[in-house]
Amino acid sequence: MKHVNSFADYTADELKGILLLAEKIKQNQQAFSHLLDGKKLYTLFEKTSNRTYLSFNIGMEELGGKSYNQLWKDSNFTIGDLPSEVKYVGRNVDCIMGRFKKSETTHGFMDASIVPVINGCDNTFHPTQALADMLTLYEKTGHFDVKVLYIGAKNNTYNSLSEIVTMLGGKMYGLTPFSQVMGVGDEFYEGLKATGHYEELPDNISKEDLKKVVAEVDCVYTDTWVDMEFFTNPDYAEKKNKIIGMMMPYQIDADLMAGTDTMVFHDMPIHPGYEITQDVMEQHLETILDEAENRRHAEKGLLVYLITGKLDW
Ligand SMILES: NC(=O)NCCC[C@H](N)C(=O)O
Repeated sequence: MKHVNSFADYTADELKGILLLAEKIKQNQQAFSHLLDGKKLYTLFEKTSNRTYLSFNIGMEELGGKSYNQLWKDSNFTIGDLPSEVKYVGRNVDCIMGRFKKSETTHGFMDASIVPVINGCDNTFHPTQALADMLTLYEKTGHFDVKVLYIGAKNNTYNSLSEIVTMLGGKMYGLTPFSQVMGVGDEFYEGLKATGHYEELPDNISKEDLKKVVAEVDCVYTDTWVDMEFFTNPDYAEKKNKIIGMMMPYQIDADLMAGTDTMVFHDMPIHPGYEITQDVMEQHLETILDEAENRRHAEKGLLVYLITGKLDW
């Protein structure tokens, strides 16, 4: 039984296998519409969601399975012993997808669960977003060893994307002047650097040098500068304004992208006028929506693998 948190628990061949299976299911939806008949997925949210909620619930239905969704605030996880509650869930379903605020909760689920647990985005990793990003890059370039330049906050999305790009033999460039509080330390980034497939760009990189990297990569990627659990929190307002002030020079704008055919990716929700300008967002929206739709397709490949234990369907 496997959980899904850091891709370090997987091999590159396993990740490619999941993505190729996802692509096969996407191209032959009808042929796979009963593969998970009788199987059940529990989805649990401590944070807000659009894509994670829809993609997992509809994806499970499209495979013939059923899903049961609950909000953390309506659950009894807050008032009881976590391990025994998690074990109880496993008596009912074949897989759990949880979106929790802190990696400690994700680990609490993974340590106790008798069925696979998928991290649906905590403060450290966002593996299913990275699988969808890689599926989209594979569809658009025809290969897995892609080059990505991420400009934005160092966060959950960045960590998982960096893991998958480096593991599949591509090149990850990061320009991340601000770092969210996370459950990984310097050793995580040292490990990425040691692969030879990961490079952090200096905050004071010149526009000219940055544009050279933009022209070299397959895609420029950005994400919100402020994670969802803080976005509308009044106690965080002052910090949020500070982060915006610090990050504004790193906005993805038309000047940065000028003269290239480099794609722009965003995991959504988008905040035009902050991490990306309105015009660049509009110009690349179809690609971004392909990426968002691929959450469902990538997760279908993953669910089949986790629940059946097989990739060669
Ligand atoms: N598509 C998504 O699932 N988006 C997640 C947003 C990630 C962002 N770093 C956040 O934690 O709010």
